[in-house]
Order: sequence, then structure tokens, then C-alpha cells
Amino acid sequence: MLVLDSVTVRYGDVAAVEDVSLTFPAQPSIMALLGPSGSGKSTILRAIAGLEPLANGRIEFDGADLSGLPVHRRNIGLVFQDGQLFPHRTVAGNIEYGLAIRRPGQNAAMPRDARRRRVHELLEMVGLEGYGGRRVDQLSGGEAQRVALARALAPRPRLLLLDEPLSALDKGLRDRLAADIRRVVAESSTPALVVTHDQAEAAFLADQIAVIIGGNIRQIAQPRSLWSAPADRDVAAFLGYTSLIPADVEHGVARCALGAVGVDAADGPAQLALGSDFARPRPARPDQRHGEFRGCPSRWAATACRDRGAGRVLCEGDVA
Ligand SMILES: Nc1ncnc2c1ncn2[C@@H]1O[C@H](COP(=O)(O)OP(=O)(O)OP(=O)(O)O)[C@@H](O)[C@H]1O
Repeated sequence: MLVLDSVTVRYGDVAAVEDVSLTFPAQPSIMALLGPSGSGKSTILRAIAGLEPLANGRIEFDGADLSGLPVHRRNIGLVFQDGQLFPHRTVAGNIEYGLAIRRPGQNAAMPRDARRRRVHELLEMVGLEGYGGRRVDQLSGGEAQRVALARALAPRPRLLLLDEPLSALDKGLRDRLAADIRRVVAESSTPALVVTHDQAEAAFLADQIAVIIGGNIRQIAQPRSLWSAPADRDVAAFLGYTSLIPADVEHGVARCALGAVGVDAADGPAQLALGSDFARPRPARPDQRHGEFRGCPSRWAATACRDRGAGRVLCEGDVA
């Protein structure tokens, strides 16, 4: 289990992330760190990897404090936006890189034959059989990212960190690689943290999403409950709910200036958050309740968002 406890990272006098706490169970699952540009996502990832020192707080893995442990001894795999492959090595040479050096807990580097087998296995896993002898400057962007993924997984890390791994790719490639990342993470039984600013990507890839705004984690939830219950109005706005209107909830019906809509909210004053259906990905919810705003010209989604400090929020209804 990965635990961040009140982590603060500063660049000079400025805190890029402040007092961030997060628990990620080390199962073969994916958590996305989702937030707008500059919100501190990459900084958190770099701190976990050991690439940024902590100004405050602790990072633990399975109960052991990681502070003081250098990057190469953390047993964490890293994939960056642009792959950062070694240009003078072949595809196989890149994947083999982490196997040819002695890892923490091992007495010696992996023997040559075992390395070859592992490289072959990984090429197969990422769909690049037969590419081992290629030069990396002869690869497409998507292929290069697959090699980066294979290289990161080769030494069987206990955690995989991916920083915007799809953002340099065009749409079709992105979708395919996203599906492959999910499959490879499951096959390799490696838990993964993925940084992204792309909501659709986070919703597709992740089992859980941590929303980061202004250097703070505002909400951690499964994709479907994130969109149906944003924790506060900043999160609602980031998720594409562009308007908030006051409403009163009574017996599962929110009444506002536009009419009434069915919600799963507790009775009392609330904010209805409205966003166009096109503006955001929305996971299907079998338990979704439907309501109706009479006279509303287009199809909107409504989420009741009761903004009470850290209080959790509410629910969603479709406006027909
Ligand atoms: N090396 C650095 N020196 C000074 N400030 C930095 C440095 N790296 C990042 N920052 C600042 O820290 C804040 C968080 O940056 P970070 O890269 O973690 O955000 P991000 O959410 O990953 O953004 P993006 O999605 O644009 O990559 C930003 O305000 C950024 O300008």
C-alpha cells in the first residue's frame, strides 16, 4: 500500500503541492491523478519516485518510509509523456536496461538468458513481437510508449508511475494504448498511478480518481461516483458542470428556478450543478434517477452539489 501523509513539496518559496494525503492500495489497480494544468500532479508523482525532496510529510510503501531511499532503490517503474528512451540502444536494449543491473534484494544482475526471455515476454505483452532489434528512432510515438512501458515493467516494480503517457499521441493511438495499459497493468499485477489532465482518459483508465486542484487533493472516488457527486463547486466546475443554481431538495426532488429534477440528495438547500452532456464523459449508472426540467431547451445533466466545506455531495439526474 502506498501512503502519502501530509506531503508538501516546494520549489523555492512556492508550495507546488501542500499537505497532500493519499492512500493507494497496492493491488493491480489504477489510480488517476486528475487535475488542471499546474495543479501539482507531476510533482506528486516525482516525489513518490524520489525525484523531488519533501518539504514536509511522509511517503510510505507497505509501511516502510521511502524518505532517504534513492530513486533506483525504490523499485518503482516510471513512464513519462515522451518515453525518454535511450537513443543509442535498440528496443530490446532499452527493455533490458533495468535487468542488467543488480536490483534491491538481489545478489546479482539477471543472467543473460533469463534477460532475453524476459524481454521477449514483455515485447509480447505490449504487442511488439519482433521489434527487439529495431532502433528506437525508427518507432512511431505509440510504439515508443509501448517500449517505455515494457522497460518500466521489466524489473517487476512494485508500483508503476505514468506521467501523461498518452498526451503526445493522436486520438486513435491514444485509445488503443489506453486499453493496452489497462490490460498490461492487470496482466503484470502491477498497481499503477497515472497522471492526466484528460477526464475521459482518467474515467477510462482508472479504478479510482484523485482530483487535484491548486496543489490539494479535493476528492478521491470511483469514476462513476465522482461525476455523480463532485465534492465541491471547484471539482464540479473542473468536471464540466458549468452552472450552479440554488435548489431545495425534498423527498428526492430538487426544485429550482428551472423546475424540478429527481436527485439522490438529502432534504434541504442544495446547489444543482448543470453541465452539457457533451461536455464530459459520464460512466453509465444503472441506478441513475431521471428527472425533468419543463421548458428546458436542451439535454442537460444535473448534479446536486451541496457545498458544505469538506462535506460530500450528492447525486445526479438526467434532465429529459
Ligand atoms: N522545477 C520547478 N521549479 C519551479 N516551479 C515548478 C517546477 N516544476 C513545477 N513547478 C510549478 O509547480 C506547480 C505544479 O506543477 P506540476 O508540473 O506538478 O503540475 P501539473 O499538474 O503536473 O501540470 P501539467 O498538467 O501542466 O503538467 C506549477 O505551478 C508549476 O509552475
